[in-house]
Amino acid sequence: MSFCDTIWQDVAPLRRAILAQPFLAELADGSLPTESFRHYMLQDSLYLAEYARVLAIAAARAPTAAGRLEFSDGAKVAVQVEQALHQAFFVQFGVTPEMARQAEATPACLGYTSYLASLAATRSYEELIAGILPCFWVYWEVGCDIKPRAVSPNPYAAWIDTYAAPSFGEATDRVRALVGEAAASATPTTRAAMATAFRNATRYEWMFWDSAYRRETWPI
Ligand SMILES: Cc1ncc(CN)c(N)n1
Repeated sequence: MSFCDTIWQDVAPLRRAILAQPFLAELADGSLPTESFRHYMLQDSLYLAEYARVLAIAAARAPTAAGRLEFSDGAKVAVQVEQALHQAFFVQFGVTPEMARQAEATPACLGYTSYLASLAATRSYEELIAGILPCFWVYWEVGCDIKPRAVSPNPYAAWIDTYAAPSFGEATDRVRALVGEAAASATPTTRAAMATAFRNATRYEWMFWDSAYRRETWPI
């Protein structure tokens, strides 16, 4: 089994828990409360702004031209998605510029972005890109899982279509290939650290949806 297949298998229980999230079930059947989606969108814009920075660092650290191209392009797309998809959703779901300005990252959002930033700042390139991969791969799996069972019309159709789009699957394939290549020439210790980064980022993906569903705020 390839390195990526192995780490994907290792997180199978986490992936099952993600696919069973009520947030995603209600997104698919269109019944997700607007407030939960609004919470998600505001947090996701904060997330994507930080994620774009992390991708830009991965681009700068990439040892190959393919890596530099992929991650710099990914950084650009993250900013564009933040601006385009979110702006459209902000209008559709009544998020005012003031609400966006005042939004504060929740523990789940801050935990996830800070974790990725810590990989970028203090860990190897291999660990960094393993931590970046779930953002692609988990969303691609979720998009493909939801799309066939999504009701139509669905207020969340644009979100579902974004992550079930073949172009998103192709981007996922390319990032997975870069992680596979990096693992192939890594030491066993680095490969183990990559698996940990991949698992932790997948955990944060679960937490992100869970926190949006519960409309989490800081307890204090
Ligand atoms: C939290 C999170 N993770 C992943 C994605 C998909 N790029 C996203 N938009 N938001």
